[in-house]
Amino acid sequence: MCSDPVLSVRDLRIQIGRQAVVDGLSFDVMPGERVCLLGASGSGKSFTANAVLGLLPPAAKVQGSIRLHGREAIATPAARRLNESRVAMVFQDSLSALNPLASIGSQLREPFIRHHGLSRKAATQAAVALLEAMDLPDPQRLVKRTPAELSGGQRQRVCIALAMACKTSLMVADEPTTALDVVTQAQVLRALREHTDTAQTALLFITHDLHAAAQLCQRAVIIERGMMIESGPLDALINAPRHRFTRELVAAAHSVQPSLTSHAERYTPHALLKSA
Ligand SMILES: Nc1ncnc2c1ncn2[C@@H]1O[C@H](COP(=O)(O)OP(=O)(O)OP(=O)(O)O)[C@@H](O)[C@H]1O
Repeated sequence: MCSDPVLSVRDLRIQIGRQAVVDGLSFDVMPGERVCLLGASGSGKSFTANAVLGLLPPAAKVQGSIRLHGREAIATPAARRLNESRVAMVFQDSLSALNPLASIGSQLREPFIRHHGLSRKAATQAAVALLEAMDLPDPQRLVKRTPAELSGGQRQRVCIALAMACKTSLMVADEPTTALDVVTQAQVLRALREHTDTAQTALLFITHDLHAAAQLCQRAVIIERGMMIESGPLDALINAPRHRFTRELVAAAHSVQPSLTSHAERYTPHALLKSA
């Protein structure tokens, strides 16, 4: 693993009016690494994700540093970022993330044409291949459909395909499985895991769900009220949580599902959540 982080966040502070919604947050994401930003509702996860993506609302006052491949990006909105500072994104609401009027094919073709200079025909072939790799049924027909004609899980896998098609070295996924049933959640997490592995794309996974994090991530940054309270390898945090909130999180996860094996095998080869 290369020693320079893809993403380096230092002393990030975000204020909305007089409220500090993120308050001095620092963390790194290394190339190919999957890191989760874990916290309760309202802890500042989405503001952090949007700051990394360059999508903060104009009313947000932001301080600190967000470096992408060493390049300062904190003051640069997404639309003005250079290629090496581009970050792919997957959001919770797949329906509003996609253009409701355009076919899946035309939306998936666009990054191949715009960022990789492919012809329309080659871009269509690349889009179909990507949908196939996402285990989506009958991709030749799927590309002709609009987003509303797909199930939530299929749409979210299309969003992941779209993010992968951008071929960035970092992807931010903000609660991509929250709105899905458990079977579909598992499919989406598997798609994220396999495709970030294959392409060696680093992932910042925003979640309040320790089970989802344990299936996907090697490392966790735990936040409360916009501040980091604990961070480290996910297995260490689960087996020996130090902070009160992390202990509560682990206890709650055990009570829902007493044993869970990590699927993030490359870094965490053993069971994470064992029976207490
Ligand atoms: N437009 C806004 N103006 C002022 N405060 C806001 C605004 N949007 C969100 N907040 C506050 O900012 C804080 C952080 O919100 P954020 O959406 O980042 O939390 P989160 O951890 O992502 O929560 P969730 O898991 O529920 O999405 C919350 O306390 C929220 O009430």
